[in-house]
Amino acid sequence: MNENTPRRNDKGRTRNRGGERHYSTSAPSARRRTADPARLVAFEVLEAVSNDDAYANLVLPSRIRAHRLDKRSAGLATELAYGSLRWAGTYDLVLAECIDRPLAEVDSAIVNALRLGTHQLLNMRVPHHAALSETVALVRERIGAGPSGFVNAVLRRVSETEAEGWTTLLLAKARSEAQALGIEFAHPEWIVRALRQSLVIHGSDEAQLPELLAADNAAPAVNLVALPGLGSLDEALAEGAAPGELVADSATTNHGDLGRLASVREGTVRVQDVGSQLVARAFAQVPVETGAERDGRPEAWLDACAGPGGKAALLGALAQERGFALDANEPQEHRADLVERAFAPLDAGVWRIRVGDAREIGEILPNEYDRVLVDVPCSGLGALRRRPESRWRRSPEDIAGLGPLQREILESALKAVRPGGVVGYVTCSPHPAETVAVVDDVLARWSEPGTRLTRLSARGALDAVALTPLFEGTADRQDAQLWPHVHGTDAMFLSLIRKDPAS
Ligand SMILES: C[S@@+](CC[C@H](N)C(=O)[O-])C[C@H]1O[C@@H](n2cnc3c(N)ncnc32)[C@H](O)[C@@H]1O
Repeated sequence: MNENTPRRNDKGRTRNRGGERHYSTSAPSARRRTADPARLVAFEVLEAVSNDDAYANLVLPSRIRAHRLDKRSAGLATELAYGSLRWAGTYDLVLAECIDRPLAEVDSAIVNALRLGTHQLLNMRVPHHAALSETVALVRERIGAGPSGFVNAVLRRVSETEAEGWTTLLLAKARSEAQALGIEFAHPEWIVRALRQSLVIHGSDEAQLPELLAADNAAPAVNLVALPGLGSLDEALAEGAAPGELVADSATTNHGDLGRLASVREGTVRVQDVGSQLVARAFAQVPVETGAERDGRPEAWLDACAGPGGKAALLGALAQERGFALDANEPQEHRADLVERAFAPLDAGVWRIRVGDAREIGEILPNEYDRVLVDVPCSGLGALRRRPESRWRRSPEDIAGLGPLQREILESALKAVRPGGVVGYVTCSPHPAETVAVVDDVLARWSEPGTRLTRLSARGALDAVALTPLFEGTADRQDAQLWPHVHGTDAMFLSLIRKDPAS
């Protein structure tokens, strides 16, 4: 293991084991004058995230290409950028202890450089003198000679205390257990509270919370799906992917360059979280009572929030296998284009794309579909593993702001489904305000004449398509919450609701 290779502990943190405690003794002229390209890339990613609201996972690859980093430097840049973004909230508390004015008054580029330096000092196996001199060189080159002295002084103060010492010091100041867990595992307090509430609501022991928070800090494996009837995993398996253990036609890979696989290029094998695969298959397979089978009529399916097309591609393939048809709705043109691209391997007659608002479909096409999937716009708190910056960017107001839209989309879907048909309500968020609260509210105020709503066992439906049981002992509960620390998936939520004729 080289000095820059991070090791992780049980909190998902990388650790500085045996990091050197001395500072550079080299003469100023021998110290690094130009910034290290890997650190420059990480700094540019942090800047794009703070200044342009960019997503780190989208910016990072283009920055790595622009600076022509080799594999090793690209790995270092990734760890530096993702780690600094993920731990930003905790690092800011450390920095606040080392600066005699509020951090909010410090230029944001300087704060980003300080976060990068702090990550190297407290969470990576970078020798302290290297962490300091590299960060100072970066600041001198990108921000200016003046701030480099300030950064040097602050990072020296950070380096005077070990990571464990900082944790102890910050925890002593925590006002609540949730805040303490947030400091220890790099989550905002409000998210810690929401996750705890969700565990409890879904019948899990809240003692799992540290494990869940740690799972959010670990990089997820890349999951593949071979579109049923269209794709084969043979090529991926030959390239070292391992067969998926949770769901059919899936594989897990650590292979960086998936574009090398012809099956991925042609779209018959796709990258998709196992949680998404499971909910799409459970939705497609749960029995409906619309009489389609009895009447020999092909089922009509709708994916009402389809962009960018991950679940729609899998649903389209499943529909094609059974001679059914899938409509995909998406209001944003460019995302609708991505859905169309995802449908490329399918027969043309199987799918149609509608560019529009799902809230209108219930009125325009009442009782039209046998199955409607609503994978509603949500906070994405279930995918924190993939988006290191999002936990600090999101706020409770976002959740409140999404609530009316989520309710209206679900209501519209329930109008668009035929009596006997099923609506799948899905979020990539475990926040109870986006999951059970939405379904509870919509069911409570349902008033379509001649119909009533029945919540089905989504857990049972998921277990029916899973290769190993997911909800042993609790499969009779209605709504299903998948968890990264239990299932190794994103924290997807699924509720299945059938619209029955009122008898
Ligand atoms: C969580 S994403 C769906 C992900 C998708 N199902 C997949 O698996 O790739 C939510 C989608 O809903 C779309 N959306 C936003 N407002 C909408 C609305 N009023 N009606 C329908 N879709 C909407 C967003 O543009 C976004 O593409």
